[in-house]
Amino acid sequence: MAEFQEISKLSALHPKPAGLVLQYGTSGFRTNAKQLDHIMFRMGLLATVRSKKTKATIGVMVTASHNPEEDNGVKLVDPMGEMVTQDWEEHATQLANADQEDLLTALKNIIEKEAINMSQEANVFVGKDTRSSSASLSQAVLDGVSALGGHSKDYGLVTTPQLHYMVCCQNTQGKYGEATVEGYYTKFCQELLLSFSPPCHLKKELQISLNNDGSKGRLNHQCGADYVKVQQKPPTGIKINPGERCCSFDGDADRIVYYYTDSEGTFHLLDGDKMATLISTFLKELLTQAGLDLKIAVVQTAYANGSSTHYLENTMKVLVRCTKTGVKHLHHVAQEFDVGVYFEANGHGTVLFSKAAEEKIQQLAEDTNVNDERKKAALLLRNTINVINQTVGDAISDMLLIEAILAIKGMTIQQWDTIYTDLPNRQLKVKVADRRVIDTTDAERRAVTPAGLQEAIDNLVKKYRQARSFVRPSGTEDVVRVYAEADTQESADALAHEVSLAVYRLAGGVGDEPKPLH
Ligand SMILES: CC(=O)N[C@H]1[C@@H](OP(=O)(O)O)O[C@H](CO)[C@@H](O)[C@@H]1O
Ligand SMILES: [Mg+2]
Repeated sequence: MAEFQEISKLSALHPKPAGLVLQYGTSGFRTNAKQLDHIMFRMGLLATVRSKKTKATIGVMVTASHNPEEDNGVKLVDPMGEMVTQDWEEHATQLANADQEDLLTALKNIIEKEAINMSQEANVFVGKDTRSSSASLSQAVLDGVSALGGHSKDYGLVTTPQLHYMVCCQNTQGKYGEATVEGYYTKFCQELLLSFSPPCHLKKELQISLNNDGSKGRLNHQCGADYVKVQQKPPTGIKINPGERCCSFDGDADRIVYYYTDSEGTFHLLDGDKMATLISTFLKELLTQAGLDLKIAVVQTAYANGSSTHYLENTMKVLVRCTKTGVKHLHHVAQEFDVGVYFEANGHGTVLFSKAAEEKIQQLAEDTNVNDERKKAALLLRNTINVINQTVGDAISDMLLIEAILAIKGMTIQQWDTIYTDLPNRQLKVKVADRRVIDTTDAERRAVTPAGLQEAIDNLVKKYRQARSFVRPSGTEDVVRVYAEADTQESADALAHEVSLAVYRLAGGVGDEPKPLH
């Protein structure tokens, strides 16, 4: 076939470095940008085939999110704006790792296995982040698409959630919104203040001062949501007045954390768990006021602070579910409920409403026979549906929803912060020769291999009060992540260090032994 000849010719321009093996990880492929050209070309091919299979537009986002500036990466977006399905992640890994001369065979295998009709038209939307490597890498994706005769639209610089939104709009014939950057801002920003105004008389203005807009400096370097969350301190070089509400996004704006410093200069972080709590409490109250019997749940990962889970389950009486790390897992579980609020502790999350829930809320909002209280609650629920990006966690739309909730409740960031107190915690990374030696179970809360590791962790945890710790191989970096929490920061730090040592000794640590934090 003509397109296969074209692939042979073009793929030679995007050669695979010998011996390089990469896996479609927690959120696509990620590594140093210099090693990714062939991956991008191949993901252009795969997205085109996926588009033929689904008879819909597929998205390809070029970004390495919170990773250092010199890294890059790519993730695929499925027709409804969700992450690509797991079986296609496997196809992606196979295609990415095929030797140059086996590329066509690997592609044909996928085409055969998925019974793809190659005469079907294909459409691929491509977006990229501000990394300097992103321009040529997204061009490699476009080359892959055109090698298979697919149509592409290059959105250029967009956030990851914007690309998810575009794909969803395109495949729902504009019902979700208009598939343009302007359409996105109209849906999530302009209409937010307008739509919350009638029932709540919100001020139609939100003043924001923007720092690190990408025009200078290195992306994520000593700033960004991940830095603020993991280091538990504000971005370097930003002046913050006491009590001022601040937030940080990550490199592709699908994560957000809030923070402030108090009059003593102490830093306070309001992470994904605090956002999940604020949003789910708000929605639960509205559902009660509206008299709607809809099942609401919060989905978290093992990284959720123990205090948040305790507060949600015991004080708020909200159902809490724990899943593996990675938004795709949380999204999936959230879909099981009428209202599924999901957030990773690092600030990645959104709210999903089932079709049935949306219809019931809509009906009540339009019902002329209900009392004012129920009506107002139904309107607020409907407005929340309108302003939240249900395709994926979205820093911009999450921020606007949080701002609306704080304004509606007349709440300051300090008041929000005191809903519950985080248990002191610490996250560390350990370098090992092969992180795959660690296998986990129970939503990554227990290590099955290597032998003796979980027992060692259990024994260490017993030494501290209110303590919890777990380890898992990262899906985005070549490290093992260690998490610990306990009643004091000293204990959390000591526990995290001791567990790091156990990982280093039992899971093949490389380099120097982890040093104590103090
Ligand atoms: C502890 C942590 O924050 N892990 C992050 C990180 O995954 P790892 O598999 O832990 O590297 O990147 C993912 C993609 O952005 C994000 O979904 C996840 O929450
Ligand atoms: Mg991100």
